[in-house]
Amino acid sequence: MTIRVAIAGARGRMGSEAVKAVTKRDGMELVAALDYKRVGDSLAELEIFPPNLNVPIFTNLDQLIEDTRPDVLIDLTNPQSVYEHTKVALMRNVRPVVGTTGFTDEQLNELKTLAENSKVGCIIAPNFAIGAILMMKFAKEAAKYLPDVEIIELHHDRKLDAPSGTGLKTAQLIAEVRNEKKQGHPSEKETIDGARGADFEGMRIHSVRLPGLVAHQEVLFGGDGQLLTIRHDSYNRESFMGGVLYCVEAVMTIENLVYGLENLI
Ligand SMILES: NC(=O)C1=CN([C@@H]2O[C@H](COP(=O)(O)OP(=O)(O)OC[C@H]3O[C@@H](n4cnc5c(N)ncnc54)[C@H](O)[C@@H]3O)[C@@H](O)[C@H]2O)C=CC1
Ligand SMILES: O=C(O)C1=N[C@H](C(=O)O)C[C@H](O)C1
Repeated sequence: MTIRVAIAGARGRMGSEAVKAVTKRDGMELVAALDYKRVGDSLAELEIFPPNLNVPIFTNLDQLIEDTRPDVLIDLTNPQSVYEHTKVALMRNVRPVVGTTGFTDEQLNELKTLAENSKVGCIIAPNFAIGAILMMKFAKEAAKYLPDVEIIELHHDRKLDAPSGTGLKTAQLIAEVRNEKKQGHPSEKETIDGARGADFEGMRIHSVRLPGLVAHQEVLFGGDGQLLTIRHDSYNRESFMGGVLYCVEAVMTIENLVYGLENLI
């Protein structure tokens, strides 16, 4: 069976990479793109895509679903749009594979309920890179023994959300095994607001934004006389594509919402 795929955010940094990955993959057909129109109606009219790629671009998700009937919607847009896209897809029986970050806990819970009630598979993956998933798993394991931890996530300066979805997910996974603990000196005071980073159950998350970076993270664990550093680097956006394609296939086999690829591999 060929999986009919639509990509929201197809003109973006991740979306355009996903267009290439899906169109090259046997067993998948790219049937539509969702983004803002600027040049023409089909991806082929944009220089970045192959000239034979006759895939229509829509600006409205309902219309896209009506006209092209995708099985899966890959969302790589932004924190303002992703919740609505995922909700519309689930309500119309289209399986979302979501890489966009920046969901609130309430939004995640609502989507979980919607997916379960409608029995439509949905995967929300804050990071698709296998190395990043392993970094998160290893960090969770390490936190059982070394509960003093600080997360430093480093990204390109076009990123809209902070902390990153990966930084937040890492903190959530660590919190599953670590008793809440305020880090640093009990009487420490910030002389400049934010100096100690964001506070997640006493754990600190620091967000670095610089041109030249792609996506990087270090998880630092301190113990008596020792430091354990777990680091992952994505040097390009191809690093995420194996995970995107894996999720497109996996989402066809589930009937609920899975948050985080570590729950599938
Ligand atoms: N899960 C993962 O492994 C990864 C996730 N991301 C996430 O993916 C998202 C996209 O990242 P980038 O590609 O760097 O951003 P980008 O800004 O390059 O691309 C976003 C695209 O979405 C389009 N868009 C935004 N709102 C839209 C709407 N309502 N309807 C249609 N199109 C819309 C924009 O026009 C743009 O083309 C971010 O949330 C980022 O954090 C990025 C890399 C890896
Ligand atoms: O915006 C990005 O670029 C990335 N976003 C995701 C996140 O917020 O963790 C995944 C990856 O880090 C790249």
